[in-house]
Amino acid sequence: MNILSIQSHVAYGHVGNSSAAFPLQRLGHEVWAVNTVQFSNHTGYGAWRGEVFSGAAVTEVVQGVEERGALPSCDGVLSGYMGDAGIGEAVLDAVARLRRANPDALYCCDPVIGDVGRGVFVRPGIPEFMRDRALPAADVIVPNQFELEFLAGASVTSREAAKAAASALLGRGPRVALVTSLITPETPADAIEMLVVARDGAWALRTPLLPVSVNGAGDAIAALFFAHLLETRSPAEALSRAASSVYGLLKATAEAGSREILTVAAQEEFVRPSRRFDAEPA
Ligand SMILES: Nc1ncnc2c1ncn2[C@@H]1O[C@H](COP(=O)(O)OP(=O)(O)O)[C@@H](O)[C@H]1O
Ligand SMILES: Cc1ncc(COP(=O)(O)O)c(C=O)c1O
Ligand SMILES: [Mg+2]
Repeated sequence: MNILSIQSHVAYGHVGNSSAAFPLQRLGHEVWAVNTVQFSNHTGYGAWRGEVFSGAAVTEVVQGVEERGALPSCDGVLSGYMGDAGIGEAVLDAVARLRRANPDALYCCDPVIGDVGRGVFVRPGIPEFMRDRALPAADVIVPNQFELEFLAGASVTSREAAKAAASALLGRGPRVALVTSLITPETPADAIEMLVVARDGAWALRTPLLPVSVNGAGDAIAALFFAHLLETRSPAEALSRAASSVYGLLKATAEAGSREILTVAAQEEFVRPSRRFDAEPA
């Protein structure tokens, strides 16, 4: 498959395209990576250097790819960290160009806004852009719990509430919503959940909670889930595969005591996860 991936690039470590591209390539997919920023490292360190690209710079690259006649063979667009709200319009322009070239292509939006520990960590305007412009355009949306609460405008304190909030998102456009890092009072203290809601059902999956606090796992999950969904057309199977791989990745990261996810060292987990977790109807 060919996936157009519009996300951040970091020189050091693994978030954005620097987390998403290699796992997809390791699975045998072509990744057309367009970078929204070029930073030294992810912003979770509190300090970083580098440049945020303009929406025009992003469109320029997408247009060049289009001029190669490549878009009819592109299976989907994946978007993530945007850096600036202006980049959002460039992403939607890329989605429109792709849909004209290949009506079967899907758009997967990872609405990177923030998370429960850090709160909002993107520039003003981006949360509203994700809610009001990106969500209605997306076929697949991959919010974490914090982002789900913002997008749905509801607090999520149970799995039922998460299902209701994710279903509300489906009512606004997407056909599949994957909620990551779901922790409610019902979740055992040593576990972390994911929930996928589609038009024809909902499935959940629980893994052990690992002693890590890393960035980039969400970007890897979104990429793997989207690729497996495109390939299998099964939200439950896509969740099982993506979650099993990311669990293996994070377990290796925890064992190494690394601040960055071990995208390269633990690459076998993308192809043959050491432990398989199965999504169950929820
Ligand atoms: N400490 C952890 N232990 C186990 N799994 C984790 C942990 N942190 C993240 N994950 C896995 O990675 C997935 C994506 O991470 P998440 O933190 O939700 O993404 P984001 O970085 O976008 O907020 C989670 O749904 C979970 O499966
Ligand atoms: C540059 C950049 N891209 C992407 C992300 C998203 O990372 P995550 O997968 O943890 O949501 C971050 C988070 O800090 C970031 O700084
Ligand atoms: Mg994320």
